[in-house]
Amino acid sequence: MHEVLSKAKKTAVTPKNVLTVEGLKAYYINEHFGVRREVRAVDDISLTVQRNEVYGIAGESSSGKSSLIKTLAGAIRPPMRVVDGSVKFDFGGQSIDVYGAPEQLKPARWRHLSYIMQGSMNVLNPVRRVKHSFHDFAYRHMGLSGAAFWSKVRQHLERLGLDPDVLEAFPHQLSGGMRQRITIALATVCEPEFIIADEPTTALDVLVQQDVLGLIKDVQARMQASIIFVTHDMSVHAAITDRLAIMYAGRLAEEGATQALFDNPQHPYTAHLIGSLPRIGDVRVRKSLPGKPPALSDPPSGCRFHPRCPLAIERCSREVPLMQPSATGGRVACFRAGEVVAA
Ligand SMILES: Nc1ncnc2c1ncn2[C@@H]1O[C@H](COP(=O)(O)OP(=O)(O)OP(=O)(O)O)[C@@H](O)[C@H]1O
Repeated sequence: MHEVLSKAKKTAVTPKNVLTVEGLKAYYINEHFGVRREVRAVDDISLTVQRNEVYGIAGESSSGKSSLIKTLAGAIRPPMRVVDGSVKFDFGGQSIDVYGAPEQLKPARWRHLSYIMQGSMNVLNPVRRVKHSFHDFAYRHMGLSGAAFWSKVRQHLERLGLDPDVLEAFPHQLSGGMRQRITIALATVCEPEFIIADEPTTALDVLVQQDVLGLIKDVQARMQASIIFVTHDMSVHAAITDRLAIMYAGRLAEEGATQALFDNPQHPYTAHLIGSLPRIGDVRVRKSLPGKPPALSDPPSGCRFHPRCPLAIERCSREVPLMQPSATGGRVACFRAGEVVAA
């Protein structure tokens, strides 16, 4: 009875937002011969991620996706610096203020928070068997004796459809898809509440990609974990995410439920990203956007998208549009939201 009550209590106090990001600014700051150069890769971003939610981040290359999630994971190194804002996790009562109290983060890594980096297949040491990677990364976080630890690892691999014999293999003996599956097994063996994944499937061919996406979704559903999933590939977002944020030049352009965003984009850049997806039977020639993404060391005034935007008006070059509630229940940073026509 007590157990039931304490479980109910625990559920009742579990906060909805596992991650709360407020006004986050993280810049690459270099100084050469007294000249300071700032690349504003993450510029005033606020967002929340809830428990049991897959939150996607999309945007073209160099829009700041990797910089943002490195900052969220507390994995930044000079010349990158957080210059303002906060990143806070709340794991059912255990709070972590990533930049206010950085010492709180280390014990939470792997146990509560795991980060699958771009090219993370490389975390597997090429000259050591896979089992050594599991030992190095997970053993001390799981608090289990040797035999119990290996039994848990083998069970976990089996649940993910992997033969536990892969533990004896060297990474070079395995295919790219297999190495990526093992990396996911490694990142999830401690059953973290929060997983941050940066382009985990981009290097894989389409069939293997689908398989690995299915695996990530299964693991997430089984553990009721939250995931931030970064990729420039909108079709992957359509397949896997619950909510989606669109990044442009270091800022959020739009955020909303993935389906609503695909059905009714509120920002012209979102409409462009969705419109450029190939569709079976549609033979129209896709229009590309004029111009190039801006240099983040010297971004355009006002809305950073305005030099490329088909709907830009004079105001857009003067004033920075802030994220406001959108007509479809999300948020959008555009003075002309609502006038966007989906392609
Ligand atoms: N070490 C660094 N020093 C200075 N600028 C950097 C550094 N690393 C990245 N940048 C710049 O920060 C900006 C954002 O890069 P980031 O890698 O976060 O983008 P991205 O959206 O993840 O791109 P991709 O999809 O190609 O990985 C880019 O303009 C990039 O040139």
